[in-house]
Amino acid sequence: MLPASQAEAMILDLVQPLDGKRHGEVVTLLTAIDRILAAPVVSQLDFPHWDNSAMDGYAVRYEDVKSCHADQPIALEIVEEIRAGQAPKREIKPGQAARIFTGGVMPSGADTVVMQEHTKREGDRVMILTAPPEEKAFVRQGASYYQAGTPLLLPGIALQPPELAVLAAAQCTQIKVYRRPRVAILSTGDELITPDQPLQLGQIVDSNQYALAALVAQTGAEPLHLGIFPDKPNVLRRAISQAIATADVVLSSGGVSVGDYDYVEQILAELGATIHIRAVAVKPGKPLTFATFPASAASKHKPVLYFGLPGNPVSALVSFWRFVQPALRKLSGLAHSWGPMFVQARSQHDLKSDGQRETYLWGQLHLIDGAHEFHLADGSHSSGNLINLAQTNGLAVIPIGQPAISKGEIIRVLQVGTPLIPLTQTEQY
Ligand SMILES: Nc1nc2c(c(=O)[nH]1)N[C@H]1C(S)=C(S)[C@@H](COP(=O)(O)OP(=O)(O)OC[C@H]3O[C@@H](n4cnc5c(N)ncnc54)[C@H](O)[C@@H]3O)O[C@H]1N2
Ligand code: MOO
Ligand SMILES: [Mg+2]
Repeated sequence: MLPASQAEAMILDLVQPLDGKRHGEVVTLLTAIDRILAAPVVSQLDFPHWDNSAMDGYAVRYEDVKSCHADQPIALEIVEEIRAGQAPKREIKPGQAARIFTGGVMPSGADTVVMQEHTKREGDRVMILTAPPEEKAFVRQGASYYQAGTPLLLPGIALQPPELAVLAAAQCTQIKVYRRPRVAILSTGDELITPDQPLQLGQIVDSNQYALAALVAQTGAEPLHLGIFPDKPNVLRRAISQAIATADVVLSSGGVSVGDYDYVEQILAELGATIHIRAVAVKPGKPLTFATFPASAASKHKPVLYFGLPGNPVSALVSFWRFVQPALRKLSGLAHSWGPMFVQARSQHDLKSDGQRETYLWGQLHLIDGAHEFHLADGSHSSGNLINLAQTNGLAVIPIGQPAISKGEIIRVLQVGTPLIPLTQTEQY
């Protein structure tokens, strides 16, 4: 059994990210959220595009106002009004000023803006009432935020609202992103039924299909629902062989332990896969099969990754969070932050394990007054109990050889699911 960190490193090492040139697609600004940028973005525009005013006030020549004083206001002749969106028409000469509004283009000749509150208007004249402004005050200088032709956004970043604002401002309306990795999901087991079928004694609903498909979509990949396959080697071989021909990654659940009807590993070997991992020293999630199929014309010249996840519902989810999600992030073209994301938290409960495998106990992670707290889920921590997995957003890690952790100790917690909402101590109760 491989230690978890070694398994993670081995998997990430074998993941070849999608290629921006061959595996890109173009999306629009309205559909680009969360997509991964596949090519650098360079703008031919400066930011700001031109010198403009940061205030409602008067555009003046610094030379004219540098000696003004509260007791000795300076009067300037107003020769023009410049609203945002209007091009100035006049040059400001000595003794002159332009009325200007926030965002208005600075007229030539003027280099400084005096805010309206420091002035008094008298007909066509403006009196500057205060101490002199600083030279170039309240002027947003053209190209001071960004110079045309230099890199604006680098490939490999996930497009979030700030990046979409940048792209819109740069008039990039067609955006090259990596296509979503295609992830085939298949459930194995004679006992499995779909949620709408009547339950007979011994049967179990295929919950993994739904959890895994949602996790895949949440990671930005495209889930391909292949459905349920019985523990029949011929049927399963055909299903796996079709899955590897259509997907970048295949996730199966079940059939990876030592039972007489656990066929996945044998089929992978028959189909020519290289099996890299058979078991990992984690609980839940020990029987994890990780294999790769060599690149072929059918796989668009990319190796196909195969994760044979354990069938137990909690084991399947934990294996996904711990090993599959980082691999999908790397594959998707993301340049960094593949995870997994561990935080330090104070345990609110005594925690126990058998000390043999790195153990993940599920529960809730709260961020209270800036510090993380871990609350263990009530009830059984059997890998077959998915009921108390609801509302999980953290997995407490109990290291190998440290079977007991006391309430109040600081532990490592794998953060999963949606980001934490900070609470204050009073809000918590
Ligand atoms: N003698 C041993 N037995 C087992 C070992 C072992 O080391 N020696 N390992 C145990 C561990 S740990 C796990 S985890 C499971 C993994 O089993 P498999 O991956 O082979 O999965 P199955 O046997 O097919 O099913 C296990 C369990 O999960 C339920 N299941 C399967 N698929 C689904 C699904 N899609 N949705 C919901 N539930 C599912 C299935 O009905 C079984 O109850 O092996 C232990 N055994
Ligand atoms: O590893 Mo199994 O995943 O303990 O239930
Ligand atoms: Mg089994």
